[in-house]
Amino acid sequence: MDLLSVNGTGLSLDKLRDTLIRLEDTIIFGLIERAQFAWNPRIYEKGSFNFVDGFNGSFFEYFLHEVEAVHARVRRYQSPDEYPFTTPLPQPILPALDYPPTLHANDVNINPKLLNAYLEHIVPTLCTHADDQNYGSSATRDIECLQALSRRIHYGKFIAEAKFVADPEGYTKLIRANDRAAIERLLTAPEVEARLLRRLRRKALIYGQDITEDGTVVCSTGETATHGAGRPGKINLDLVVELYEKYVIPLTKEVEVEYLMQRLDSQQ
Ligand SMILES: C=C(O[C@@H]1C=C(C(=O)O)C=C[C@H]1O)C(=O)O
Repeated sequence: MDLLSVNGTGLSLDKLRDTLIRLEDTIIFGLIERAQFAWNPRIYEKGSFNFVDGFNGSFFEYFLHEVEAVHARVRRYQSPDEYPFTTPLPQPILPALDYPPTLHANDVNINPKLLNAYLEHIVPTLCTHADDQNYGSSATRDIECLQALSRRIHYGKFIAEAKFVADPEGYTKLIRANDRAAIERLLTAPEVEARLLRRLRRKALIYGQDITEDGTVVCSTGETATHGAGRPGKINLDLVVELYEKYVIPLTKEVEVEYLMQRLDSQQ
């Protein structure tokens, strides 16, 4: 998160939602990039590569931890909107930044659930079931997708804080009653979710096509078509919508609920 993205006068729900809308583009393009390579299930299988003495995890796990270790050294995970998937990670080599104390202290990190959903359901549906030996490229795109998805999902903390500030009595009563279901009902905005899913389908349709210099639309099959001819693009539109419906939105709301469950623990 850049230091200026939280306005000095408190959290604006509309501004926070604009950030989620912008992250849709990052996520869709990340999925398009990953879909250019085969599933390559071998990179997720423990022991499939004997490449590092004493490491018995998968190629992907090794790659992910190495990437997160470098990012940790440049203080990525001191940002309140960045959460790692792996541990242990080294201490930063840069001094800490003075982030505005927007969020209350909490230990919410649901990356394990996100990682499982991504590897077990999303990648196998997104990619052709083959091995094209593009192991490094596949893992690189996976990490980019996971980092964008994690940012989007954990942004739920800022959304939840904005909602709490707007209705402290309503949320305090439900938090004290330990009523997670009621908290989720209160924070749910069905019309926002419905608009999001409609917008997402259209973005995936448009982003998944190639536009030539004369304005025709070249689909992934190399055919040319007038715009919107409905030929297959570079990504399965239903998968993008399903990804949000089944995983991104529910996990975001889980982050919101769990953040709120800890909201009264720390007085700031
Ligand atoms: C993120 C929000 O909270 C909930 C989660 C949403 C999502 O994950 O897209 C959308 C609306 C709400 O049900 C919000 O209110 O904007």
